[in-house]
Amino acid sequence: MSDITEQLLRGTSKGVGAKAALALEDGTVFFGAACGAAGEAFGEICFNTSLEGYLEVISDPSYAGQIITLTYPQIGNYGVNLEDAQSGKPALRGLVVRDMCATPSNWRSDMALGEYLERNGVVAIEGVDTRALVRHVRDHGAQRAIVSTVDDDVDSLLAKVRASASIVGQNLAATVSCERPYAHTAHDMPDSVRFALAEGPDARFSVIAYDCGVKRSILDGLVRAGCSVTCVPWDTPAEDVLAQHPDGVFLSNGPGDPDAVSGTYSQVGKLLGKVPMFGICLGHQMMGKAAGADIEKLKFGHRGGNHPVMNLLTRRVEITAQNHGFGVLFPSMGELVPDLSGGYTEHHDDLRFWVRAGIAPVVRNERFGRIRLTHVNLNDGTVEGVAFLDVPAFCVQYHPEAAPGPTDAHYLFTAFARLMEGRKDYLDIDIAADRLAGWRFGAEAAKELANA
Ligand SMILES: NC(=O)CC[C@H](N)C(=O)O
Repeated sequence: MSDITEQLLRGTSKGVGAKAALALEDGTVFFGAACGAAGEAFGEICFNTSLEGYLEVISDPSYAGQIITLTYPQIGNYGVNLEDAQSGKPALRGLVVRDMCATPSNWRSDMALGEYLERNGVVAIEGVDTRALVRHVRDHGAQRAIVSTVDDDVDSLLAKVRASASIVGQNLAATVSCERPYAHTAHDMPDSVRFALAEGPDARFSVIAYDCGVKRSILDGLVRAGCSVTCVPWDTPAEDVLAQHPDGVFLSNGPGDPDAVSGTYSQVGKLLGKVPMFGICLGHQMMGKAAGADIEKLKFGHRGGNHPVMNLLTRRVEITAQNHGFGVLFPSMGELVPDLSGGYTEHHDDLRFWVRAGIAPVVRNERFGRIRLTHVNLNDGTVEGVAFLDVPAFCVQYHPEAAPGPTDAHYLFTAFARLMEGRKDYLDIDIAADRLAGWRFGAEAAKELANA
């Protein structure tokens, strides 16, 4: 039997030779072949179900402390284009794939993904039955894991993974934030993004963004909505921010356990009510923490490009990109206000209750007044967004910038601009019409690129 036939019969063309291993703390072990940097890495095992956009996922700083499994079976086939990266350097600990493509084909490709991982010191394994792995994580929950290209002894791997640190309690935002303030304007966008920006947009708003590990596409989304952005470190004092008299403050995405990021949420508590605010993902959790909310750890998190979210204000479903393992508990934000909650006084942990009732309920928060539930995850009934009614602030748990993912929720950047204009109806937007606002596509943009 030829090698190829033997490999086909085994159902895998990789993993022969057991050059790399992945071990979970509950004793589950997979063998495969190294396809990134050599070495050993520890982190929380999680999975992302996006069909494309592997580079954007790998370079998203929110993955610090994690080992990502990509469920799409072949990864790397269009290579790596550095203009698409979401940060200067990937922060994830390790990568698990079924099949790593060594011969990418794409005119925009700078290098193969394996080379990018190797250059950036990311340990990666291929040849793993990722379907079996993901089903295991879904059934048994997220847990600590090790990827190793230097050790294939099961007892030794398990001893090491069981001695490693848990992601719970770690402030990882501090590890991926910036050291000093920096600006992000249209000039800081990669050419491939800037050329698709509509004429203008005038930078009408000066925005300070807390950088807890911000994705570049989020900053691009703010620029598209007319913001000139200054990013500041994760623990910048509120007084320093207010001294610059910004039109708005943005709270970025970021990795790890939100309970451990008190250096940010303690400042958010001092900013809410003083300046219009918008938060995404960790930024949403920071606003929740500032309002005294409890945080839960999700069993295996939400990571992918097709999570259905009901916007309770418009009753429309948005298909969203997500990446989070923790969540805010809406009932912990305050008592329901019956007049604004359809007469209901009792909380429901599964927020799909409100989807069925057709109501966007409101709680009274001890510190910041009334807060409305605006978005609910339809898969598991967790909170996806809230709007403060007595202070100018709103936030979402999911990723309106997508990158990768659908553009359904781009309107939230427009909403932030409208909030900074002082509009009460800032969230009342025709989502479909706004999807491409601020961008231009097609012949016009192509002509300019050709003339550049
Ligand atoms: N993308 C993010 O901002 C992630 C938020 C947080 N670290 C979580 O896992 O829930």
